[in-house]
Amino acid sequence: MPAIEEVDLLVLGSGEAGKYLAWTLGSQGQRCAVIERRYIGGSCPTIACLPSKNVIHSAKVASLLRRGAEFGLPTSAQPVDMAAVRDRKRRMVDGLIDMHQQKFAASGAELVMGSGKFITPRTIEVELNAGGMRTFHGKRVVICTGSRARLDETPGLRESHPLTHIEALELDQVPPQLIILGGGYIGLEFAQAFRRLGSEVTIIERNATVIHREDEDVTAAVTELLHDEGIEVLTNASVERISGTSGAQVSIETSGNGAPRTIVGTHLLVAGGRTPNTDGIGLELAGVKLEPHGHVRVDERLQTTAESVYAVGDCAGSPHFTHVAFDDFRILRDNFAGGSRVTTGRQVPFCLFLDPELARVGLSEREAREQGIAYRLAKLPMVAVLRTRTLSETRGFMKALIEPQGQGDKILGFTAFGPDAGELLPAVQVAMSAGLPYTALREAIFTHPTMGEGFGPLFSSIK
Ligand SMILES: Cc1cc2nc3c(=O)[nH]c(=O)nc-3n(C[C@H](O)[C@H](O)[C@H](O)COP(=O)(O)OP(=O)(O)OC[C@H]3O[C@@H](n4cnc5c(N)ncnc54)[C@H](O)[C@@H]3O)c2cc1C
Ligand SMILES: NC(=O)c1ccc[n+]([C@@H]2O[C@H](COP(=O)([O-])OP(=O)(O)OC[C@H]3O[C@@H](n4cnc5c(N)ncnc54)[C@H](O)[C@@H]3O)[C@@H](O)[C@H]2O)c1
Repeated sequence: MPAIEEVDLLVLGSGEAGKYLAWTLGSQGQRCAVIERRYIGGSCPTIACLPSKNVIHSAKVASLLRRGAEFGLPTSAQPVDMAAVRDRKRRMVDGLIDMHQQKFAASGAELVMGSGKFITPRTIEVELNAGGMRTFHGKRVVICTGSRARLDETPGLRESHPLTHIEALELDQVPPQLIILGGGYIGLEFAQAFRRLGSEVTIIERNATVIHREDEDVTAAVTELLHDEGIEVLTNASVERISGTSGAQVSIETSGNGAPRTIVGTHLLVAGGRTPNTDGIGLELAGVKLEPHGHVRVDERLQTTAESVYAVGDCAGSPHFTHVAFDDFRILRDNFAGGSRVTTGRQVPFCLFLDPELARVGLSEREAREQGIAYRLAKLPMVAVLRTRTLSETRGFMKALIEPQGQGDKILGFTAFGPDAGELLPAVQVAMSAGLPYTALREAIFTHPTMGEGFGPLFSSIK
């Protein structure tokens, strides 16, 4: 066995929280090592958030070109050059990887390329990608191994070699007929993008609606958008069996929601949730216990069941968003410096990058009802926000939940489905964090004509 190298901070997986922690402590002179088997900087910049948004933007351009006549411009009927779409994405990812390597170099944190697994508490053995082994022992160890696409035990699924988001983002040809298993975040973002790039798309979702945890008016509006884009949506559908191979021909037998059906397509994309990368990394040798679904068991300070071992991001069961993983970094950074920061009660905003976007922070109506929380509702159709008319994008609405009359005027939740909805969240989030009454947003002067101008009429609708 090679000599054990001692470090102050040892990070397994170079995802969001782990890399920021290593860069921060490395810059302060601590000895830090980050072990990464493949994706420098983790999924977000290489195979998940940023590359998917890059391709989604190409799809938006394609849809605008198709709508050219509406804007007085030549309409393009040219098929999409998927290899060029992919190459634009690859250039962006290459640039991001360079940026990450520079940050490692500047901070002094060492990036060790190889697969790591625990061999004793706080000791990780690395099988180096370049050959050979190294072994590290950390005063503190952070597990940041992320998650991967979940493949369930549906007969024929594994044998069909389905695409995950990773392969789908590397396609150099538009799939003629794309079947997507799962109507959640990945399913919907990829469905609209590939439809706009030229695929026939079918979404199969086992629940009664897509993004089934959202409010009824939200799922109805999103379903209408999908239909208008020409996407077939099968809900309440159980997949019984899959035959064939993705990339050639796949055939999916479904039951539920009426008569059994067979859906045939050329490609299959799985988007049915995530599995944490916590198997096969020796956690049992490290004293690190798991939750029933395989996430690392952590407390609200992200401390695992082993002393001085922490877990962050997807593998720790934090809500699966890069901005939440970044907050996990801030929690450990501050707590290592003697602070007392916790995950409990933090705001978890999200933006689903459909076009138009769906964004929410705080309570939905469904959650308020389930938790027995009373509220006043403000709701405004997007067509009333004049900015949407300048864009010819008037679909959608925004709504806010406000404390009941007599109990206060604080904002409990905000949802927007419309152009740049994600950009509307920060103003509401700051108002919520600061405990401001909704009237602060109602009375502010927002620039005309911007989307934020909608806050005036939205909150004026509260009696
Ligand atoms: C297609 C897609 C789109 C998304 N879009 C968004 C979005 O728009 N906005 C958003 O907020 N979130 C989005 N997410 C979610 C977001 O990407 C994740 O929540 C986030 O990347 C999780 O970060 P992490 O650090 O926990 O894990 P990761 O970023 O996955 O990092 C874990 C790293 O650990 C490495 N690793 C694992 N095991 C080992 C080992 N044994 N040895 C060495 N290295 C190892 C992996 O290679 C990986 O690089 C998206 C996810 C997907 C899949
Ligand atoms: N814009 C964003 O922030 C963004 C984008 C993409 C992904 N993400 C993150 O990544 C996570 C994973 O995304 P995801 O879309 O894989 O998961 P998800 O949990 O969002 O959706 C999965 C959906 O697939 C359905 N499903 C699962 N198995 C099925 C089956 N056999 N047949 C039919 N339907 C099935 C589920 O009912 C669910 O609705 C998300 O939860 C999110 O946190 C975020």
